[in-house]
Amino acid sequence: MVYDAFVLLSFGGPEKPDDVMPFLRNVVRGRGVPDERLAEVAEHYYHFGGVSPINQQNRDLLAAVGKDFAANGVDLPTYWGNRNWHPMLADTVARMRDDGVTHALGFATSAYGGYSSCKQYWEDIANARAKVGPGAPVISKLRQFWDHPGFVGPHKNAVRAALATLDESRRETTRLVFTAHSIPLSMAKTAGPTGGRYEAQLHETARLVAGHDDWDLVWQSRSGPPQVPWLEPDINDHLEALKERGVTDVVVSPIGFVSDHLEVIWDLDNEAAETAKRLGLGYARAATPGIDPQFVTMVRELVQERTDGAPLKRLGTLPVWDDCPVPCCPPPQRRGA
Ligand SMILES: CC1=C(CCC(=O)O)c2cc3nc(cc4[nH]c(cc5[nH]c(cc1n2)c(C)c5CCC(=O)O)c(CCC(=O)O)c4C)C(CCC(=O)O)=C3C
Ligand SMILES: [Fe+2]
Repeated sequence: MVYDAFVLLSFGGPEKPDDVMPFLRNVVRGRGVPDERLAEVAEHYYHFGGVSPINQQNRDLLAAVGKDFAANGVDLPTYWGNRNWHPMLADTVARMRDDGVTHALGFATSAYGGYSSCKQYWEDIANARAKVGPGAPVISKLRQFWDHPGFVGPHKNAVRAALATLDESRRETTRLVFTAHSIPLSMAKTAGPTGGRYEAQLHETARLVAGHDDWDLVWQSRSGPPQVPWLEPDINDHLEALKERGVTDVVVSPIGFVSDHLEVIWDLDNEAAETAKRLGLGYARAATPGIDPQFVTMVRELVQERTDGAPLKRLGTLPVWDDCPVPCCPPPQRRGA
């Protein structure tokens, strides 16, 4: 297979206050979510001036990846397109077609399997290509990377650095807590070709990052109506439970994420940090990979697996695959459908 471009696939986020509501309507399109619920979420964005950090983080990542490609003889032009906000993937695919691209490799900013984190990026690609029509380049999505050393390594270093900020005399009662985006139980059950893969991969990543088995994996950022069950416990409830068990300090490592976007700076640095403060728990939030050189190198290595048949770099043992087997990871039930 000959590839002639690289495209970064991401979620997208607003970059000014007027973007916020249209962005949120894009996120939940077709799902019958009332504007009042979106207005609540919008407040989190307004708290940061209506600017999500995610787009700038993707610009920084794309620049670092382009530099790394050039330094290592990977001769592919780089592009970037989002699911929910500009630059929208369909516009990017049109530009790629105009530039003569025929077959690109796509890197999605999510390490795990499941509908929201993987399958929906395949749908984004299909929708964008359908919108562009004849001549739209083929895009092959690069594999999930939950156990790649370039993803595990930065998280591991970040946990060590966060731990070092807490009182050493309380190590015995300091707890390591990993977090990831909660998803509906129905989505968790059907994640990956045989189901349950989102949680299984997160457990594997947590074990690899910690280097031992003495930690908790909990969930953050749940949304949706309260009668629909999502993965639990929520990080805030878990902090309460830890306090009751005699824990004095927590390191919170957001292994569910690749950069410090809004779910991290609001739900962890604001909400969970507040909860910890109220409970009198010492609290240190570990960094996400962002543009850590190991993570940037990983992106190139995933490309080289495809272009040069380079060996897969992996630390875990769960099965991995390139293209999603069909059918897997069905979309959630539409409300009112
Ligand atoms: C697994 C997962 C990831 C990680 C994988 C990945 O990174 O792809 C992720 C990332 C993100 N989620 C984000 C934002 C939002 N997610 C929402 C809603 C939802 N997320 C879900 C799951 C995930 N989400 C689900 C099952 C829903 C409900 C159904 C739906 O509506 O799809 C809503 C709707 C409002 C609400 O009800 O809360 C918003 C605004 C941002 C951008 C942050 C920024 O701006 O910096 C990012 C990176
Ligand atoms: Fe989300």
